[in-house]
Amino acid sequence: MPTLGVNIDHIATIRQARRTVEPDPIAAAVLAELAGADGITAHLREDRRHIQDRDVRLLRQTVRTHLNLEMAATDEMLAIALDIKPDYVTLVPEKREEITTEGGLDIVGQIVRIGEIVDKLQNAGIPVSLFIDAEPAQIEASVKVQAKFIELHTGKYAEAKDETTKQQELNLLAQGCEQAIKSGLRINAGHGLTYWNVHPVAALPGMEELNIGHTIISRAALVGIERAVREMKEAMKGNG
Ligand SMILES: CC(=O)[C@@H](O)[C@H](O)COP(=O)(O)O
Ligand SMILES: NCC(=O)COP(=O)(O)O
Repeated sequence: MPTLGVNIDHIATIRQARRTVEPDPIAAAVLAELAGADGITAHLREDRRHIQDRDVRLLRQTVRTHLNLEMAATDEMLAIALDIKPDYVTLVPEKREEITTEGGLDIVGQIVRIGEIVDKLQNAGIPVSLFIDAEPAQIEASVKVQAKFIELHTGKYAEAKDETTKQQELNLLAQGCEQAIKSGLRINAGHGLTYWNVHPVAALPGMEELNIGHTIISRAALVGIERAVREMKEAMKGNG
């Protein structure tokens, strides 16, 4: 069974709605860990729409499980990651106008640039995960740049409008896992996973960690983050 990385971005979304100090993502991370989160994920976006630099610095000092910093492949974010030294970095695509991440990072089309960033981070002792679609060429390129992990983008699976499409997307994820395992890549997954669709992804071969945020924070708004995290751990086991 994979571990659970709780993405606390949208605790910060609520705070930033008033540009105030609450709710504090740091407090949310502590409570999530006490409830069984195996890791904390935070996405420091170039536009700082939710997580702030202050949050990432304090998370580094307070997270007791492991800290996954999601970031774009930019010089600014590279400098921040090298300074803060998260337990691992996940390189994700970013567009200012997007509501949320819209797809996987294109490794194939920028393999030199991504390779440079992966080298700098991993030479500093920070393992890198690449947030990619489960496409053979992207997986192959992830091997070429010597990333330690890939994180399979589960958005198309999560947004499937019918069971046939959902199963097709799950099959593509499973094929991606098989290719990654043969290539020596470690495997995470995330984006759009919910209490109702998470178990089949958790059951994929070689799956190490699921990074889940929006659905957990949405439930936390109603029942509290400790219960929301505990219930996600159960949902991952199929006890939804
Ligand atoms: C890469 C991914 O799917 C998420 O981890 C990312 O954080 C989504 O961006 P928002 O958190 O801004 O929705
Ligand atoms: N990388 C996926 C993540 O951290 C959380 O994505 P979501 O569950 O908020 O869609």
